[in-house]
This record gives sequence, C-alpha cells and structure tokens, in this order.
Amino acid sequence: MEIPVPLHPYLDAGMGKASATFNGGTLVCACKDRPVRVRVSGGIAHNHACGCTKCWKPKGAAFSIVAVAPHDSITVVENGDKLEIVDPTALIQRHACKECGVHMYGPVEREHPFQGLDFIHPERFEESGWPEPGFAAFVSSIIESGVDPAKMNGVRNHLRRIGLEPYDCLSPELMDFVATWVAKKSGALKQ
Ligand SMILES: N[C@@H](CCC(=O)N[C@@H](CSCO)C(=O)NCC(=O)O)C(=O)O
Ligand SMILES: [Zn+2]
Ligand SMILES: [Zn+2]
Repeated sequence: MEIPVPLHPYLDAGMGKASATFNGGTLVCACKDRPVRVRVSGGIAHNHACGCTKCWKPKGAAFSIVAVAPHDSITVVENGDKLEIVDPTALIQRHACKECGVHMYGPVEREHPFQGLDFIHPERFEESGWPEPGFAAFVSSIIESGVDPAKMNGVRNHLRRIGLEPYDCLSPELMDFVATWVAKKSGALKQ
C-alpha cells in the first residue's frame, strides 16, 4: 500500500492494538536524561490524528496523534521543571519539554466546550493498549506545514484506507458538541 507522504510512524506501521482494559498510564518525553513523566490516572477519549501545525508530531510526520483526558486525571510526576508553555495565548496550553520538545499535556482552562480537558499524545505512553485514533482532523492544515497540495487526494484516500475518515476541522460529532455548547450559551438552545 503506497503512502503518499509519511503520515506518522504509528499510522504507517498499521496502528497498535487497543485493550478494553486500558485505564491510563505514564507519558514520558524523549529525553534520555531526566525525562519528564506525566501520570494519566484513567482512560482517554477522542483519540485522533491531527494535521494542524500546533500539535506535537515526531520528526517527518505530517500528523500528530492526540487525545483528551480530564484535567483532574493528569499529574506531573517527574522533572516538571523542564516544562514550558509553548504559546500562553493559545486555547490549548501545551506544556512541552524544553529539551526534547515533546508536548506532555495541554489543558484548556478558559471558558470553552473543551474546558477541563487536557490534550495528550498517547504515543508517549510507556504502556500499550491505548485506544486507536478514530478519525483524522485538520487534514488540509498539513499544507501549512509544507505538504504539496497536489498530494491531498492521495493523503485523504490513504487515511480512508486505514480507517480514518478525513475532516478539515474536527469530526462531525465533536463539531456538533461545540456548536451545541455555543447555542446553549447564546440561548439559541435551552440549557
Ligand atoms: N490551520 C491551523 C489549525 C490549528 C487549530 O485550530 N488546531 C485545533 C486542533 S488541535 C487538536 O485537535 C485547535 O483546536 N487548536 C487550538 C489551539 O491550538 O490552542 C493550523 O494548522 O495551525
Ligand atoms: Zn524531554
Ligand atoms: Zn492539532
């Protein structure tokens, strides 16, 4: 199966095996010396491939693998002094390791449909068994990272072949969730 551009090592290798009993684990950065370790004390949700320029991806990958976990389930357990916020003005407060650049967790603190959730990269779990990504988000955004627009048909077809429906924003389910939150806040829908 020809891959038009390297999507992500995990996707290109055929993904992992999810375990029904996965209930969290420890995320580790890429440093050999004093790695940052972040404990996630429960399950994760909405795992997806993201083509946006903001999410951390391994070198050469067009997509990140990103999911959410409740903020209450996240604890920095080792070497938190190495963390810095990538962009304090962003919605997602991505905490990255200053040395290796891996994003360890990204809370959404401001009033928003995703408030109380932290964005994490499951591939950094020491443990296996985390849920596989369910869709591909912000696919057109990979052009912003330099992917040739002429390759986009091939990229979308390949994503479909591996079972990840491509969207240029989030999935319809998440977009509906966001719109419902906005409509309830404005009063267009009843609380
Ligand atoms: N075209 C832009 C899109 C960036 C973007 O909006 N990213 C989304 C998805 S991140 C995980 O799914 C987002 O919600 N960003 C909020 C934030 O970054 O704080 C680009 O590619 O840069
Ligand atoms: Zn590191
Ligand atoms: Zn993203």
